Parts: sequence; structure tokens; C-alpha cells
Amino acid sequence: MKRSERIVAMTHHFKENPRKLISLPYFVDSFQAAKSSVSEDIDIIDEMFQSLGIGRIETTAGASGGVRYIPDFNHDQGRQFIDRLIHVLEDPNRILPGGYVYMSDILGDYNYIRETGKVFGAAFKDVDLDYIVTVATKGIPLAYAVAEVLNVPVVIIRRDPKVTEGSTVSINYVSGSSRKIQTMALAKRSIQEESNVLLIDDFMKAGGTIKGMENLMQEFNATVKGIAVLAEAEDEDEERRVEDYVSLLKIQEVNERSGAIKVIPGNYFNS
Ligand SMILES: O=P(O)(O)OC[C@H]1C[C@H](OP(=O)(O)OP(=O)(O)O)[C@H](O)[C@@H]1O
Repeated sequence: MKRSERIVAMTHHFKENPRKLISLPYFVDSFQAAKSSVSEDIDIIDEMFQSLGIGRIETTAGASGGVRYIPDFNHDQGRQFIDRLIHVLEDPNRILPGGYVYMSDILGDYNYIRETGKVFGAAFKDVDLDYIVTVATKGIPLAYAVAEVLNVPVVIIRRDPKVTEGSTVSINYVSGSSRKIQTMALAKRSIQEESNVLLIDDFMKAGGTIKGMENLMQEFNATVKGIAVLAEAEDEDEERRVEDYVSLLKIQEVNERSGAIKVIPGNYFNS
């Protein structure tokens, strides 16, 4: 197999298996190529990935070593994506009663979801995770988009325990967005004890939902390694219950009467 053909095949394999350790003998055997040739191929791919801003190839030495594609996303491209999203969101017709913003079309458009997954994937690319955890319903597409980039399974917390889930652990919480006591339930068998998890949701207002997710993770002795929300909004009459989170958008002002809506980049772009 010629170098150019090997590089196409290896690039495809890396993109299909993000963050997975791949031994050099795997490539040597697959392409019947010398180890030195494969190493040079990998250097070329690594250099091109980095120049495109889509990640790097991490090498682990030793007998159980190998190479791993760590996805990344060019920060400027991420910012350009968010600026496009802000332009789409700053539409008075999106204002809903109670100062909410209609975003379901965004969550239904895979192009937006895929880009969001790449930005969050870059934000948490080096974090060791066992699960990406979200809560039904609107957080689900985001969770799968990030799961695809980080190669991590998704766990969905439900609001209504179902017999099809087996025995469940549940907690009560107050979602500032609906100001009512709600229940979150998660099947006992869905998360191993002592797991590392990333919490993700589409929207955070008072933070009660995320706080509920954190409390539920404590029931599994899981460690929350990160919290990601696509959009956050100020909740003027409730102090934020959640501090350490990453947001891509911040809904700064929503005024039903005047139709004013102001959206700015989230804290991910503050650094
Ligand atoms: O920070 P908080 O004040 O708790 O609000 C954020 C909640 C409310 C809203 O969910 P809902 O629209 O209630 O439910 P669903 O996602 O099923 O549409 C949103 O998706 C977050 O989960």
C-alpha cells in the first residue's frame, strides 16, 4: 500500500476512533508496512491535524503503548460558530413567556449540534471520562454530539421512572425554570460506582437542574469532572446554585414587553 493510501486509511481510522489507544503493530499488520514507515505516516497526520486545528496524535511509549487521536477544535472557528448562533438567536420572535428563548430548532439542526459537540469536545478533550450524563429532553442531542467527539457513552436521567429501566435511584430538585419540585431518576445499573462524568444540558437558568444532576451523581459516588451548558441565563431573583461550569452562550437580556433580546458568548470564550 502506498504512503498516500496508508495516510488516508489511518486518518479515517483515527477519526472513527477518537481518544482510543491504537497499537503501532495494528497499523503495521493492517498495512503490511514497516514500523518506521507507519511512524512517519503518523507524524505527517499529526502535523496536518495540528495545522488544521482539529487535534493531535498523542503517543504513549512502552509495550502497552500506542497512539491516540485527541480531537480539538480551532478556538477561532468555535467563536465564529457561536457568533453565527448569536445572530440566529437574537430574534424577538424567539422570546417566550417567562423570559425564555425558543431554541428547539437549534437543537433539531444537526449542523449546530455537531459544531457544539466539537467545541465542548475541545473543552474537555483531555478529561478522563466514563460517561456523559444529561437529563431528558433537550440535553439529549448535545450529549450525543459530545459523546461522538470524546468517544464516551451517554447516560440519560429521566424525570419519570419507568418499569423498563429496572430499579432506579431518584432525587427531588427545584428547577428555577419551572419553579416546581421535580424528580430525577436514573437506573441503578446505568453508572458504575466511582465513575468520572461530564454533565451536559442545553440551558441553565437558576441551576436547579444541574444541581439536581450533581446530587444524583453523589448517589453513585460519581465524580463530576465538568459541567457544560449550551446557554446560560441570568436568574435575577435567584442566585446561581452552580459555579464551575462551561457555557457557550449567555442570554444577557430578554424583555417580553420591548422585544429586546441580547445574547453574548458564554464563559468558554472568556479565557
Ligand atoms: O437551570 P434551571 O432553572 O433548572 O432550568 C434549566 C432546565 C429547564 C429546561 O428543561 P425543561 O424545558 O424543563 O425540560 P426539557 O429539557 O425536557 O424540555 C432546560 O432544558 C434545563 O434542563
